[in-house]
Amino acid sequence: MLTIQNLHKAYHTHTVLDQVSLELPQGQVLAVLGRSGCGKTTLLKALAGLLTPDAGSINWAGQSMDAVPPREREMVYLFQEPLLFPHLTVFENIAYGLRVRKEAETHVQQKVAQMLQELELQEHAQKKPAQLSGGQRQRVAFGRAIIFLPRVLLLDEPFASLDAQTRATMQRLFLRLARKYGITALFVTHDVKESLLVGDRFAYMAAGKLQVYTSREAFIADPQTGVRDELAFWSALEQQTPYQP
Ligand SMILES: Nc1ncnc2c1ncn2[C@@H]1O[C@H](COP(=O)(O)OP(=O)(O)OP(=O)(O)O)[C@@H](O)[C@H]1O
Repeated sequence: MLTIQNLHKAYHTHTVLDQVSLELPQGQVLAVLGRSGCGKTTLLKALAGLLTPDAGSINWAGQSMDAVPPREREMVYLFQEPLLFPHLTVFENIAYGLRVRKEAETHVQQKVAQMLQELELQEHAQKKPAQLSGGQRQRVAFGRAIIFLPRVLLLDEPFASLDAQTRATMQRLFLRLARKYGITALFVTHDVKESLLVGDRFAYMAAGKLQVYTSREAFIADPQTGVRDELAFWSALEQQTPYQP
């Protein structure tokens, strides 16, 4: 269980995280919907240990993460633009975390080969990141992040820069692997449909405040999320009836 209590962060007089609290059981995905600038990235960075909050606490399985350095936290941040080692091959990029942990080389070979298969990247194993498309690079980054089963995966609009078709493929891949590996994740997005697709639980962020919902229905029903309105829009388009705003 990930437990966040009263997390607070301000830049001068500008409050960016305002008493953020949440509980997320292991193996669940929390979809966090919010507009640009509401504080989503700041929240993920605080969890990953990439910035220090002014107040509040972060716990994993009852253990405080507050003083744990980023590398040992195992709360892995996946950026919109995948950060890969440009001089390493796809295989070496995915193997990186396992080799840092000094896992046996036979074990590394086996695990990476399996991950390449799951990501459908076998034929690209010996390529460098510059030889891949954006979607392929994001798959490598995803595989590298989940191969050593982090405590929490922090996804910051990971598929936002992909075309609609690649994005849908990645969303399905994420769902399949998240279930298979029992991944606990915060999935930040400004895309309503993506939030509904990936989330087991739902939250909405506005002006540094995080509203966590008790159910999917409560998330959809809250007018501030705009979810119901957007669903009505898509439904009208699909049925070719005039949209009533
Ligand atoms: N280092 C900083 N110094 C000052 N203000 C900052 C800093 N980092 C972020 N902010 C401000 O904090 C607010 C929240 O930023 P954050 O990056 O968390 O938003 P976001 O919800 O992730 O937005 P986006 O969807 O555009 O990435 C913004 O108003 C931003 O300008």
